[in-house]
Amino acid sequence: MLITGGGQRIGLHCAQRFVEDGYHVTITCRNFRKEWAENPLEGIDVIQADFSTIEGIEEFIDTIKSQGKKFRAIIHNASQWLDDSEGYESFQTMFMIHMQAPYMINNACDVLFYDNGPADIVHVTDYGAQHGSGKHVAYASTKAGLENMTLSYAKKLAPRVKVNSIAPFLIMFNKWDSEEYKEKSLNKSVLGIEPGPEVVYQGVRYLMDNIYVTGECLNLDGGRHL
Ligand SMILES: NC(=O)C1=CN([C@@H]2O[C@H](COP(=O)(O)OP(=O)(O)OC[C@H]3O[C@@H](n4cnc5c(N)ncnc54)[C@H](OP(=O)(O)O)[C@@H]3O)[C@@H](O)[C@H]2O)C=CC1
Ligand SMILES: Nc1nc2c(c(=O)[nH]1)N=C([C@H](O)[C@@H](O)CO)CN2
Repeated sequence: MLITGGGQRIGLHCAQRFVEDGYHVTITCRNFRKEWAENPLEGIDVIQADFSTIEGIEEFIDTIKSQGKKFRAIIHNASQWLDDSEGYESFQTMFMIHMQAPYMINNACDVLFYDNGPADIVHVTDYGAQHGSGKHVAYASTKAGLENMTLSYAKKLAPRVKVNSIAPFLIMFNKWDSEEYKEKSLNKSVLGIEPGPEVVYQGVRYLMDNIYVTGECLNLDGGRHL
């Protein structure tokens, strides 16, 4: 398994769950965590990679090729959730991470998957890709671009590789979220819960294990759309 941005939160949870289920996992992160020196991530290789530049993406692709790594699936999880007050450069940054990196990695995928057997790409997008966002215009539009690439790569890589999206609404808060913000977010969906990262792992497993699903978007939104 390859999981980009797997050094924390949803990506790390999925990486550790895949290890529990018998997979070997490679994750990317920009910086190794200090705690990994004393408590290495069991069953998980870590590759340092920064997708904010083309050179950084190329360097990552060269690294995985040079290591001769082959994968069962590639999960494009890396992301920054920058709001529109963070300046115009943030659009470029999120374009690089949400679109340029998956584009370049997917275009190299012919040598990244096992030679035989099933192969999957999962793009982790966002509820906002289909619904927009008043405060995260750049974030939502770059996630929409990623979601559109699901359709293109599902056509381009079939039948060898299945390509799907997972579009979460609220999965897990950040430690800096206020109680007021949390309550407001919880009230936006009819189920009204913070489900936690396991629901994303369940979604990825469904998409990987189902041989007849490609070009689809699995919405994980607690009924936010209702
Ligand atoms: N949390 C939620 O409720 C929701 C999450 N999502 C989506 O789910 C996915 C996971 O969410 P979450 O775990 O909260 O994400 P986080 O924001 O916690 O982490 C995203 C990861 O992306 C990596 N990343 C950020 N910038 C770069 C970069 N320039 N180059 C390479 N990697 C980078 C970070 O790696 P590093 O270790 O280098 O910092 C980090 O580990 C994301 O795609 C997110 O958009 C969608 C809706 C809701
Ligand atoms: N890269 C990230 N993307 C998103 C995050 C996050 O923490 N990192 N969080 C959200 C919110 O949970 C939102 O869905 C509800 O408040 C969206 N994307």
